[in-house]
This record gives sequence, C-alpha cells and structure tokens, in this order.
Amino acid sequence: MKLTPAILDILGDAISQTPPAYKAFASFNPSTGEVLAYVRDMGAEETEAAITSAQAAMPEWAAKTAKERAKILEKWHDLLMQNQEALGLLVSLEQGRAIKEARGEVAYAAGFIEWFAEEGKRAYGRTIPAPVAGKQLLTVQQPVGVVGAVTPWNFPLSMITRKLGPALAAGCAAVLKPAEDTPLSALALKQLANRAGVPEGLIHIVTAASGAEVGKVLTTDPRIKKFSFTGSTAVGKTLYAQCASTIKKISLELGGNAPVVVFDDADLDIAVPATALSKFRNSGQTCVCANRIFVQRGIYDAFVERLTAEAQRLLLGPGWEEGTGLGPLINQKAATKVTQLVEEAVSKGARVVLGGKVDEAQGPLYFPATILTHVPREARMFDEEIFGPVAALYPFDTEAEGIALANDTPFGLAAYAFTTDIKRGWRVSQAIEAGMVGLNDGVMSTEVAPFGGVKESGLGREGAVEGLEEFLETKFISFGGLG
Ligand SMILES: NC(=O)c1ccc[n+]([C@@H]2O[C@H](COP(=O)([O-])OP(=O)(O)OC[C@H]3O[C@@H](n4cnc5c(N)ncnc54)[C@H](O)[C@@H]3O)[C@@H](O)[C@H]2O)c1
Ligand SMILES: O=C[C@H](O)CS(=O)(=O)O
Repeated sequence: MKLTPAILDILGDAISQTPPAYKAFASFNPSTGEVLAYVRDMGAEETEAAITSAQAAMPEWAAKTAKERAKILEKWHDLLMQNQEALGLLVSLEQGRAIKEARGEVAYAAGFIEWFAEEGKRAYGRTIPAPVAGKQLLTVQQPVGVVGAVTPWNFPLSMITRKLGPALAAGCAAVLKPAEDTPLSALALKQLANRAGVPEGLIHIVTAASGAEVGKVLTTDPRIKKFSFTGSTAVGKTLYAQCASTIKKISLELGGNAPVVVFDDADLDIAVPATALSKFRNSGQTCVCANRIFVQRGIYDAFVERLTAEAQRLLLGPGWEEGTGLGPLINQKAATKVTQLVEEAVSKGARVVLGGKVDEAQGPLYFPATILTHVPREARMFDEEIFGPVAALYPFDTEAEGIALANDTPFGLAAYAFTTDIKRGWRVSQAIEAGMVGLNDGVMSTEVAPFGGVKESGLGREGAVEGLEEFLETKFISFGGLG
C-alpha cells in the first residue's frame, strides 16, 4: 500500500519517494515493512537555523489580534477536516493505526486547533484593587516566546496540534521535532497550516532519525523560552534536566501505568466495553491505556470471560483495511518488548487466556489481543507500560486494597474505576493518585478538558483553559503617580 495521490498532494516537496541526494531517513509502513517515503535527517545546524527563522517570524504573528490569528487557525482546522480521509490513511500507513481509529485521530487533532482558535481570544488579564492611593494594578497576558517541542509517534497528529494549537493561538512561533517513526504525518500538518495562512517560518518541523542532537539544541538554546515534550518518562527526565541551564518554562506529558479498578457492584455492561476500549485502542499503544486491571474477586471470573469475548472480536490486520480492529505495533523494538513482558509474566505464573504471542503468519509486528490472568505483583508489567494489546488482570478483595494497588506506582497519568455506588465512586476518584480519573468511563480524552499527569507522569496540562496558559506569561503592571 503506497502513499496515494491525495497524500502526495498534501506532502508536496517536503518528502522524496526515492532516496534523495540530501541526508535523509525513511518512514516505514509497520503493516508491511515497506518504505513509504524519505525525509530530511536534520541536526543541530538545521535546528538553530529554524529557531532563527521562528524568532524572526514571531513578532508579526504576535502583533496580530487574537481574532486575526483565530481566523487562520479556523482555516487550518477546516483543511484538516476536508482532508480527513487522506490524513487518516496517512496515519494508518505510517503508524499502523486501524483506519477507523486513524480518521478519529485526524478529528481529535483538528479539535485542538478549533478549540485554541477560540481560547486565544480569552487570554484575559485583570485589574487588581490597589492597596494604596494613586496606583492602578493590572495584569496582561503575553506570548511566552519561541517554543521548542518534541512529540511521540503514537498520536502523530494530535500530540502535535495539542501543542501548536495553543502556541499559535497565544502568539508564539514553534520549532517541533516529531518522532522518527511518523515524520510524514507531522509534515502534512505543517503543509496544511501554511496553506491555511500560517506564515512560512512560524512553524518548523525538524525531522531527525535520532532525537538527541535536535533535542539538545531545543532544550539549551536561550532563544527557546518554552519547551514542551510528550513521550516516555525516561526521555522526559533527560530533557527536563537539559532545560535547567536556561530556566525554560516546561510542559511534560510522560508515561503512564493506568489502573482499572472494577468493583463487585460495577455494571459490567459498562465496565467491560469501557475497559476493552481503554486497553485495545491504538493496539494498546496509548499513554492512558489500561495497564493493570484490578477486578474485585466476586466478579473476577465473569469479568475475565466477558473481556475475553470482547477481545476476540478485534480483528488483527493491516491498519488500512476497514475491518481491522487491531493494527500492528509500531516497530520491532515495541514488538520485542511486549513479547518479553508477556513471557516474563508467564514465567512467574501468569496464565494466557487469549493470544500471548506474535502472529508470525501476518508478520513480526502483529501482536493479537491478549488476556492474562493470575499475573503476579512481581511481574515486570505491573510496573512498566506494556504499550501493547495485553490485558493483565489481578483480583482484589477490599476497596482499600484496590486503591492501594492502583496507587502502587510512581506514575499517575490516567486511572479508571467502575462502580454503581456513587459514594464509592467519589471516594475512589479522590483517593487515586492520577491527573485524570475515568469513573465508569474508558476514554476521557477531549480537547475541552485538561490532560496531564502527576508524580512521574508529567508536569502541566494540555487542552482546555489550562493548555493556553502553558504558552502565556502573566505580566503585572503597577501604574503609579495617579494621585
Ligand atoms: N502523557 C502523554 O500525553 C503521552 C502521550 C503520548 C505518549 N506518551 C508516552 O510516550 C511514550 C511512547 O512514545 P515514544 O516511544 O515516542 O517515546 P520516546 O520518549 O521514546 O520518544 C518521544 C520523542 O522523544 C524523542 N527523543 C528520544 N530520545 C530523545 C533525546 N535524548 N533527546 C530529544 N528527543 C528524544 C523521540 O525521537 C520522539 O520524538 C510512552 O511512554 C507514552 O506513555 C505520553
Ligand atoms: O497516548 C497518549 C494520548 O494522549 C492518548 S489520548 O488519545 O489523548 O487519550
């Protein structure tokens, strides 16, 4: 399956379909292993030039009114939705996502642009009653400056617009390095942004086969005033430290280890499909996927049976085929990690109820929906993100035990609880250590609500009102001599 004419029309000269003369790397189709296209392999020099260009472009953009910026962002949103089929297929080809989900990724990404086009008009300051006569006190909101950003492969459009939407709405310019697995999706976003009227030079997509060199510039160049990262906690810690030398404003959207706590009194007609959706969405490759599923003992067997039936309905196949429910994992490193986690859990007593190993007949990246029971606490997958379609189930007895198990992790991004007892629901949602709690809900993500984690899952929030604040600085003005 190749890039279609509609996709090539969007990408234009940002890519090459044959090995180019310039330094380049390939983007692969995980469903087939084929090369999709080649993109520039950039480094420190290109990144520094991009920052120079962004810094030059920002003043004119910041001088526009929020309403003028909103008009251009609204046009960008419209172009994304008008190209939803082509962009959805591109995401499916480049990231392996099941096509029906990939179309949703386009709409999710466009939603951030639409939301922040509006929010940019609400960057309110305020006046403050002065404590002494002859003064007026007020605050104004100003764009933080040139933004540096680094994003992951698993949501190749929305993790970018979740940053560029508020950055541009606030009046900033940006230099962004996408993941090496999904550079085409990032370039397509920029191409359409420029067609919508975002000035050349305001957004730079710096594609690179390895992130370290580009990341070092984005985290240490003093001209970058805000650094925003989405990715693993391990890399986030490295970048956080690198930002210290210039005291950059920073946002970190990092790894998760989401618990699901299903109580005896749960409505299984809600809990089972919601857990399946959370677990198997994007083939289990989301930061908010159910990673540890705790089921109260009284319903454990019934829950295992019903979740297994849900998982069996997920057809494993190439992302672009309409019937596909589970696409391939992103690359061999991912498939090897998931395989090792399952084998290690089984070696410690876990039982495979469904799936459990790569479907070699389809290819090395095709990992089927997998259900594991009797997973021991000491299994690696209790403490590590599985990042694959593997449901690990653990029984528990009391509410206190369920909460303690849920919180037994240094991560705190998403968590889920299922109960029909409203008081229990409120108690548990307050006690669980996470930035986001789904109460009888398996998919929370929306541009209108704040997304982010606590503990080692990150700093700051994206989306919602909070998302714009990450790209603004509050200036306090004390107006004296008015007596
Ligand atoms: N919290 C969230 O909103 C969120 C969203 C999506 C993914 N994630 C997390 O991201 C991880 C999966 O994505 P991934 O595999 O792309 O993560 P990753 O951390 O390996 O890579 C993320 C990005 O960082 C770059 N990178 C890697 N090493 C770098 C370095 N030394 N300097 C600069 N850049 C570097 C990569 O090239 C990529 O662009 C998971 O842990 C997942 O939970 C979190
Ligand atoms: O993987 C991380 C994404 O943020 C998942 S979500 O679609 O935003 O929930």
